[in-house]
Amino acid sequence: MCTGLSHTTKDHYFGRNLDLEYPYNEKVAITPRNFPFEFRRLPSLPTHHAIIGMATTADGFPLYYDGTNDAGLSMAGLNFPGNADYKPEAPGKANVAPFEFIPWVLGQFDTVDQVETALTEVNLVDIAFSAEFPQSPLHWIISDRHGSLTVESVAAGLRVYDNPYGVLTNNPTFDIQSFGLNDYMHLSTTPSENRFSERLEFDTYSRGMGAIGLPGDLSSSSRFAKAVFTKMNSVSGTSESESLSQFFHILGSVAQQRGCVQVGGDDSYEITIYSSCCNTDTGVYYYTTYENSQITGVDMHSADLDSDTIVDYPLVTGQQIAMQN
Ligand SMILES: C[C@H](CCC(=O)NCCS(=O)(=O)O)[C@H]1CC[C@H]2[C@@H]3CC[C@@H]4C[C@H](O)CC[C@]4(C)[C@H]3C[C@H](O)[C@]12C
Repeated sequence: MCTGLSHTTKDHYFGRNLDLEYPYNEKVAITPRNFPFEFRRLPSLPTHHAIIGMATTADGFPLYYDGTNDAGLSMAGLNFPGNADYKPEAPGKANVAPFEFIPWVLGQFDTVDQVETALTEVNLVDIAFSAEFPQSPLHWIISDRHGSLTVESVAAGLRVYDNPYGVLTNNPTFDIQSFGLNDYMHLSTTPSENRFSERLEFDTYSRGMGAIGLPGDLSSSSRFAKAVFTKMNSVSGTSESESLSQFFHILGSVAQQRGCVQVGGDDSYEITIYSSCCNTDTGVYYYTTYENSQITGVDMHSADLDSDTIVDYPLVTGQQIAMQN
């Protein structure tokens, strides 16, 4: 499970939690403008926007999990098991393989509006990257500072939703996730009041009681409600430090601690492998990992963005403890 997030203070920020029981050898990868993107069923892109994000590079191709381009457009893929349904090749359509989707979108477009128009021609074609990297059931959040989209290729076809929350988790489909929020409309950040019965007296014995009922478990629909509530009510200063702190705190509200979500065998647990936050205005990609709470940053503009060679940075994964004495 994962959570994707778009948030604006003064600058715009985009990132995600990647929740999984094992890492995929992901690195922060910068794809410069002249790295030739070859696609399976589409014309290649010899030049394109530069991209920074988290990726596994395989056979020279950056398999992005999430990324941001030099125009400030961002996109992340999140698990969507049982619902993702990729299609046979469709003549006359832009047949994009799922693993190509992030490079294809971030390579070409500047804004969510442009992507929305282009998506009317897209067919997510069922072509896997390789035997080693088989098809992943994903859906996507695409964001700029003005808004977000959710894209889902399901049995009925390609569904594109406006995403007014700037939040995406996993199953069920986005329309159902959105509908589920109706159940929480009574939640409040203000102290609770007695609407239960005028004939009874209650004690507001704790702060925060206005949001009792906000789910705290780690299922994807619960993380969706929790992350939307936290983000929509988020108050942040506009400096880089305050914005980053707030962003990581929102992601922290739905992070997974080892031991709480058992998967497969007895000692396999889902954890938040990394949390990321890219300042889409400056092109700096920040991240923390499960065992490294210190924020590490990679600046896209420190790389030669006109080159043709991907640069990647292995994650700094151990705790960086600042001893004070
Ligand atoms: C597993 C992750 C989602 C985390 C998650 O939600 N875990 C809960 C599992 S559970 O649902 O709760 O049981 C997703 C998110 C992005 C994905 C990569 C995208 C690029 C590439 C696409 C290729 O086609 C296959 C390999 C590839 C490297 C992908 C591997 C994997 O699929 C990644 C890491």
